[in-house]
Amino acid sequence: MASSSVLRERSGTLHKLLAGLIFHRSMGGGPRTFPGGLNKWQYKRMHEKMAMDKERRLLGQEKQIYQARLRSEIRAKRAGKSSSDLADSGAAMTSKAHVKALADRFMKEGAEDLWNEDDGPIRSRTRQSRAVNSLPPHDLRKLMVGRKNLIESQVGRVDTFGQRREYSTISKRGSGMRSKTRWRRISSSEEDSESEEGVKAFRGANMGTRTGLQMFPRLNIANEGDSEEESDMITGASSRIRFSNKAALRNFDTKAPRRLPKSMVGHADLSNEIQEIRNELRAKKAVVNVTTHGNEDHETLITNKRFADSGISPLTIKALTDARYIQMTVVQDAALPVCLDGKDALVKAKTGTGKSVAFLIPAIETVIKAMHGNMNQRIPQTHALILCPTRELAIQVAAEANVLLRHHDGIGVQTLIGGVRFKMDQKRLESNPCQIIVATPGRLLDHIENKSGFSIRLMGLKMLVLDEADHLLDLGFRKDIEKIVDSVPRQRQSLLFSATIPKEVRRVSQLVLKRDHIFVDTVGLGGVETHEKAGFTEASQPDLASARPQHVLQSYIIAPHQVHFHLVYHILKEHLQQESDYKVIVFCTTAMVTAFLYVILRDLKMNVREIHSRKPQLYRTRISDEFRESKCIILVTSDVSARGMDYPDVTLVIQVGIPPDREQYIHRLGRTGREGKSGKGILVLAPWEAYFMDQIKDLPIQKCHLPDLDPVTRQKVEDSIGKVDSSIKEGAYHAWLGYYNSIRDIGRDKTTLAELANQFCHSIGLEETPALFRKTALKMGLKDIPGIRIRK
Ligand SMILES: Nc1ncnc2c1ncn2[C@@H]1O[C@H](COP(=O)(O)OP(=O)(O)OP(=O)(O)O)[C@@H](O)[C@H]1O
Repeated sequence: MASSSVLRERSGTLHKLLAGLIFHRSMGGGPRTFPGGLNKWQYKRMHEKMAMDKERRLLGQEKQIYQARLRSEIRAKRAGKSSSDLADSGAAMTSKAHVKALADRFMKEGAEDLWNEDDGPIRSRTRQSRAVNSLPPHDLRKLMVGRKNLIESQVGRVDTFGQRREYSTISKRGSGMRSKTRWRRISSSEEDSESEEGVKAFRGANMGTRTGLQMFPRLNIANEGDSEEESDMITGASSRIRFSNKAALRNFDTKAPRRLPKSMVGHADLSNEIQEIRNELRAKKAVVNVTTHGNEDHETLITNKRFADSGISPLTIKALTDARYIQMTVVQDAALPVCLDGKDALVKAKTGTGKSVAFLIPAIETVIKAMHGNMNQRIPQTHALILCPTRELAIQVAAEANVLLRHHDGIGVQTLIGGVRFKMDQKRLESNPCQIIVATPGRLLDHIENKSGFSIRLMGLKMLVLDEADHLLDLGFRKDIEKIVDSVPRQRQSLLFSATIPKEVRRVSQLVLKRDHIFVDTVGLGGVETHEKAGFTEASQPDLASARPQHVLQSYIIAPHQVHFHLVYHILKEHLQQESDYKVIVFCTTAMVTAFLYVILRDLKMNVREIHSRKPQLYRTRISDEFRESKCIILVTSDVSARGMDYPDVTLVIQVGIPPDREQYIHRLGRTGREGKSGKGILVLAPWEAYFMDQIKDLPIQKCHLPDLDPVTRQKVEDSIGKVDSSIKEGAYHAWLGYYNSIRDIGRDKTTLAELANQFCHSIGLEETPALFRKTALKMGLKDIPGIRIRK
């Protein structure tokens, strides 16, 4: 009896396990571990590598056959046969057709930008336009022809290399973004630069690696000058003989006589040709996979395109009209056609230009479609999932979604964010079924891992959006994102949005996006990622906070730690005098430094609020709402408010200390100058932090002189510092040390860092350096460092 119940229990467990496994597979995630103890990503990468090896082998074989084909053609020509005779006489195809077939087979469109190590946001405009407008396209034949011509021009036999073709590319948006190609002749001299890159590419091409030929898009084979190229190709082939493997030539192999001395072959450098191919790739990338829209500024932020003409549902249009969104912003105009078309997209647009609406409209349209598809779902399904890096941002995005859903009865949106009781989330999910979830990654994962019914909800997911995508794909979040992606269906549309998309992020974006995704870039290669306008005339030095802003006026000031807080007070006082409706955000490096500055400014009788991670969520939400709605207010905050927060009419952003990176500087600054309005940004750095300016030197930021701090101001700030509780000061010191210790490119050894921390310590009014726990010091690598005290 007992044994049969045990058996039943065991078989029940087995069933559950199997069901779990089947369920997990149907969710698109597959098992969590794979043969050899690999995780999904390692397994995926292993397979990618195997596929690459296979492609490489195939390409090698094709090349050998191709060379054999060329040889047999040469033989046929010598024997007086034409290539058509050759084809008739049993050979499968001419060498020309073979090249075409090769190109078709190995040079498919779409994959190249994921593998191109040269992509990324920061490229000069001239370079891009040169790539698009003045460089010729290539085909595999030209590779051979060019090689042969180079050799021949050196031996003085044929003089055709000096002539090349140029093309111009016409981007046709809305029709699959294909390009048309036109040709004209130009001199080769334009194309002779950057041969080193070309050599690299050639290596890739010959080795068949991903950076080489196989990642090229389908190449254009023009008809013009075919006969000339054909004969070129034949001679060119002879110079390739040394690459061929005779064993693989089978019946085609006859020992071919050497046509050129070895020394001559050695000169046959293909780097120029390869460089041209690279440039063509870039040019194509700019029009095929990337839609670039020129720098928008104040005047051109709103386009002429109306939402009403974009084919979105009338109820959404009605809600948009209620919210006074009639015409699209640049990013909406650029991204909506792509997103509404169901394509995966990576979208880059400056801060405050309306990205949220650009992804919310497609999300809502997706939900409407999905709901039509299955009306009788027993378990409520979530069709759109939006991930945000911070809780405040998730709340804001959900609020914006509610605005757009105003007339859509039956479509709901919920937030799942940390700091709220888990049980509350569950209750809300049960009582208010929602098709759109806006979540922070940690809390969402909690639900996925700890609430079995939750994963079933996600089975109906059609769209995944990552707002502030570069931050979410950062190391800090990446593991969570990988797990979340594992838990949602593979058949989905994914959209990534951000104002900054560094090179590395572009590469890892394939964790989420399909390979053939579209990159919508409204900043443009080499464009400035912040809203422009240094705003000062060359002759005049900007006077802190007094210059009249034209859009976003950026300046920085170098001052010793000892006067940072005095300086902030001084800047605020000046700004308050100038702006009757001021609204200021002051960013500090850490939560505890934020708390410290808040106490000082409050003591100095300023209308100040604080938001940082040490505050309870309810408090944070209340302050965030208050700041959004108020005027004449100052918010002191850590990076929890740096990204995405849409506080209207912020007149000034002050950043005290170095931001974690260039991107964060841009996002923090982006809290002002939104919707094309004016604003100012001031970065306050200690002298040793000035190295950071190198990271943002391409932005329109100007150095500002250190203003005279009058003794009264100094004394007032000193007095306020004196009143701050020592526990806050100690916390600020620890946090400061932790923050700077974690910045990779700080370029300071630990002893120097400890010295700098001591300087900071004095600037906040601590006489003695607070001690660290031994364990903390060990973790931070600060044990036995002079200047670091360890708690006994
Ligand atoms: N078509 C439109 N017409 C008028 N106002 C708009 C339109 N689209 C968006 N806005 C407004 O523009 C402001 C900025 O929008 P949003 O917060 O989406 O910017 P963002 O690009 O996401 O900024 P960030 O990069 O900081 O996240 C919001 O106040 C929004 O209401």
